[in-house]
Amino acid sequence: MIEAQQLTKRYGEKTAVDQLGFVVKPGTVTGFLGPNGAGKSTTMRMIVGLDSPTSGSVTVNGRRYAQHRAPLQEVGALLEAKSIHPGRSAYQHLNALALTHGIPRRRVDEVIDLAGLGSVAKKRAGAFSLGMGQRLGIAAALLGDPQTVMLDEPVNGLDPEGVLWIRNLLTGLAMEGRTVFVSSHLMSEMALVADHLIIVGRGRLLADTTVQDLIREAGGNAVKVTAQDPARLREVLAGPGIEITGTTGSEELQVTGLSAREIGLTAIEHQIALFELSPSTVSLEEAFMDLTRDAVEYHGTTGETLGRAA
Ligand SMILES: Nc1ncnc2c1ncn2[C@@H]1O[C@H](COP(=O)(O)OP(=O)(O)OP(=O)(O)O)[C@@H](O)[C@H]1O
Repeated sequence: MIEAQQLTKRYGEKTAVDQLGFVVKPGTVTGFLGPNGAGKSTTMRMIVGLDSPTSGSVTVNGRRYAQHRAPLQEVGALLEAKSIHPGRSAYQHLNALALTHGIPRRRVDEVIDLAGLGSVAKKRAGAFSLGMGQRLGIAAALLGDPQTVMLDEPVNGLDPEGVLWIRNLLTGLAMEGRTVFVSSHLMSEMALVADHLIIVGRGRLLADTTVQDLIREAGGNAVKVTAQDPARLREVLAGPGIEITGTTGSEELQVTGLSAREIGLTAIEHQIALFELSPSTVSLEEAFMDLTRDAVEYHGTTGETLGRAA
């Protein structure tokens, strides 16, 4: 379990992390999402003691990172891939880490296998591709068989097979009851692996929610219906908790509170012809963009964000 309370980090004038409070629970994958510069990496660095908070605190299983007797066995982290000596092989790198942390040598072989590095383990890490470096970083994070695993943008640079591997790995770790905390600026990626989401923007907490709830709150359960007699359809569908919108003169209605199946059955019961009946799930990406729109630091100069610079 990771717990942040009023966690704040300032670099001079810049507040990178602003009074952040959240809990990351075991047995589930928690996504840490936010646009570039939102403070995700800074938060993660503070979790593993690479940066100290200006104020507030963050603990792993009730203690600050530095207070753990065997931190590598407590929290495994991938923060910056390739932060390894380029002349060393993957095997030498992991072995040195294991030796200095009292981890048995057989665990090195295990994580090399787990990360799919078997065929390149003896090669110089300096010659590794970004994806291989990422796999090596993950192998190092898992070396101590930690209860808490934290990965900063783990799919960066991975090919489709690597991305799939990460997804399965994260879900598997959570199923073993571990605490899994993964950052990304891609909602689409997070939606596939995370159950819970902590969303930040400009260092502040924007949402602490589940993927399901985020879709629901974004109005993602609407059904689009096109009918020959929309006025009559409105009448027969109306009821408590049901919302129907549509413009006058248009055959199209948006219905929330009923499933496509319920609408279809009611329509046929009243002999109303339907031309279209489609559940329109708001994409999570849209929900995320809506939530973080005002918190984006670096806007591009094209599209609808033009002129919205911070
Ligand atoms: N050492 C530092 N000195 C000064 N400013 C910093 C430092 N580290 C981070 N920042 C600033 O703090 C803010 C948060 O940065 P951080 O890297 O934590 O964001 P992030 O959410 O991880 O972004 P990204 O998705 O781009 O990695 C940014 O504005 C960044 O420029």
